[in-house]
Amino acid sequence: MSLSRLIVQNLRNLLSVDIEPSPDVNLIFGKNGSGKTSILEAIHVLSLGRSFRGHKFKALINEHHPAMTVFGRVDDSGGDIPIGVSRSRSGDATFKAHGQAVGSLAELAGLLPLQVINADAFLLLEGSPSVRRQFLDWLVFHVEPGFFSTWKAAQRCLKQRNTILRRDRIEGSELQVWERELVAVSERMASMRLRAFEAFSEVFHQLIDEFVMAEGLTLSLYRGWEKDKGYAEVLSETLERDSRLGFTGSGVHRCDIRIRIKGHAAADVLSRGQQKLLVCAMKITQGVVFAKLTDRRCIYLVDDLPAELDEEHRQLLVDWLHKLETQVFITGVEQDALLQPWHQKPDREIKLFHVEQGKIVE
Ligand SMILES: Nc1ncnc2c1ncn2[C@@H]1O[C@H](COP(=O)(O)OP(=O)(O)OP(=O)(O)O)[C@@H](O)[C@H]1O
Repeated sequence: MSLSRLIVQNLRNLLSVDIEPSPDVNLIFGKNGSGKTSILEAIHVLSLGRSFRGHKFKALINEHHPAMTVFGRVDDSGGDIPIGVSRSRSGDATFKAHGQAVGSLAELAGLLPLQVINADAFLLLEGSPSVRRQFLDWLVFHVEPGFFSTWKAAQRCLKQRNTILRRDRIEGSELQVWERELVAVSERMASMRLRAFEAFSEVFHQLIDEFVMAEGLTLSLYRGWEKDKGYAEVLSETLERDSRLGFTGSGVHRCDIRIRIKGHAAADVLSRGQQKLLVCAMKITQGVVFAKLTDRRCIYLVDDLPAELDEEHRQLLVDWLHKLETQVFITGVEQDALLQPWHQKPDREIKLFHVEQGKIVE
């Protein structure tokens, strides 16, 4: 799967961009502030309706224009799929695929699966559990067809339970109805997450054997409640505390991946560079597992590759990306530094794009 055409209008400083990316490797270089990251953001908008730099889409719209548009063509085994997103300052949004409005953003995400590697990547280790939960759910969403609807059902049940908990008098029968449904969807969601996590762990441990620093590294999945208890039991045990606090303290909304090295949180032990490398390994693993389980490839957006990685590890990351045989978009300031790790890979079609003040030239 690859993006064969990208047209961007009025996104940040990109007023009018029209490129035909390589299905393999796309290297984007230019000075600071020229618009390199904005190109990656445009691809992200096409997949998820928003940027990876925060949720405020208005900041994405060029300051002199009322709306922005991104259009792309995706080459997949199912054929050539046109997709488009436009958003206006007044809040109007249009998401289209195959020439028709899409029912939900999940549909777009399914058409254009993406992984982003950028300066925020280390948040996967240092950030809150929600960052790791989203990371895992990306894989679960793409490999477990019923996950999205189960996730939505769990959100709805949790919201209902919390509303009941906040009432002065709790109606037992109403609570029971919602709890029964909550338990069913939560157990289903936890099994889906566990299956994806196990597939992830297996590949991850093979991949990180290439690092010295991985000695003693363990990954474990916390599903959101105690290991040896059913969720129904946990809900009944915590009812009093939950009703005092007015929300459900345990459940799938508390799921986390615990990443530890010899018993310590990885973020407390590893250097910044090592953290970035570990996160790169996790992101590459996602692509490997995704390919293995779906027979499709996801696209990689790598913003400013050289930052914080030494030459040897930059090469390692490029080798992994190369082995994945996936489409990649990589930005950097220096053309030579971007090209250098790809010199040994003559079998890949490399396209080089120069960005200057929002204009892009192949
Ligand atoms: N809404 C907007 N309207 C117009 N221009 C904007 C808007 N938002 C950001 N910009 C400008 O667009 C440019 C986009 O920068 P971008 O982050 O894509 O650059 P970059 O080439 O990735 O830079 P760096 O190498 O510093 O990361 C910047 O010059 C920024 O000031």
